[in-house]
Parts: sequence; structure tokens; C-alpha cells
Amino acid sequence: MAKFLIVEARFYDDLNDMLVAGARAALEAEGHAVEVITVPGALEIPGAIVLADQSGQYDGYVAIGVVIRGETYHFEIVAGESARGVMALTMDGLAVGNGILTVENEAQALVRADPAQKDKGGEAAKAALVLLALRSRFA
Ligand SMILES: Nc1c(NC[C@H](O)[C@H](O)[C@H](O)CO)[nH]c(=O)[nH]c1=O
Ligand SMILES: CC(=O)[C@@H](O)COP(=O)(O)O
Repeated sequence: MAKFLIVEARFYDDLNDMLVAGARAALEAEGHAVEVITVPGALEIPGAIVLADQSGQYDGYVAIGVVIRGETYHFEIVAGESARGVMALTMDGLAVGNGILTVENEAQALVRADPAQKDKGGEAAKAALVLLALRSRFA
């Protein structure tokens, strides 16, 4: 049994709830323990994972968030930099799944967040599980 931390950027409550539910279900189905913490936005997710990892309490992480394009360049910053931060952690050897949606509108987000449809939260959790297994294999 491993211990996972879901780090969610709570920007769109209903969409977040679906993504977290999908991620939690995928992890608990494999018998793993799950905790959830909340940060203000996707830009805070990588930093929060770094802080959590320094505690030594967790084996893996799932980044959950929703970034929807607005009117300005801010979308590119939030979408690109949050992904870059998560990828940097992955390349440092952390088992992190990226479940941060970066979409044009809420309709696209809904299809992807819903566990009964694209289940991107569950998909991200499964990616974290694969990385954790690879870490054990190559230890
Ligand atoms: N526009 C979205 C944000 N923006 C907020 C940033 O992530 C960050 O919290 C702020 O700039 C303070 O550092 N975050 C999302 O998760 N989703 C968005 O659509
Ligand atoms: C992530 C975004 O693009 C968004 O929430 C910000 O919207 P805007 O560009 O209209 O300020």
C-alpha cells in the first residue's frame, strides 16, 4: 500500500470534484491511501508538491486542476507553467500524474473531468501509479 497526495487547484468546484473523485477511485481501487490538499490555482500545484515531498510522507502525487482559456495571455502562462512545473518534478524522479485540464471552455472540461466519460483524474492517478512502480523496479 502506498500513500498518495492529490494536490488540487480549486478553481472550478464542480469540475474539481469530478477530477478528484476519479483520481481517488483509481488509487483506492488498487488499495492505496489518499489524502487531498487544496491550493488556490494551478500555478501553486508544483510548489505544493515540493513542500509535501520534503515531508517524506508520500509515495506519489496527482496534480488536479482546470485551466480554461480567458481573454488574455494569462491562459498560456497558467497552462504552460503548471505543466512545466509538474514535468520538472517528474524528471526529478517523483511519481506525479498530471490531471490539470487545459481547455477552451467548460464543455470541454466537463467531458474530461467526468469519471463516467474521459476520466482525466483517474488517468492521471494511473500515470502516477505507473511511475511509482517504475521507481521500485529501477531502485
Ligand atoms: N486562471 C486560472 C488560474 N489562475 C490562477 C493561478 O493559477 C494562480 O493561482 C494565481 O496567479 C496566483 O499565483 N488557475 C487555475 O487553476 N485555473 C485557471 O483557469
Ligand atoms: C486562465 C485564464 O486564461 C483565465 O482564467 C484568465 O482569464 P482572462 O485572460 O480573461 O483574465
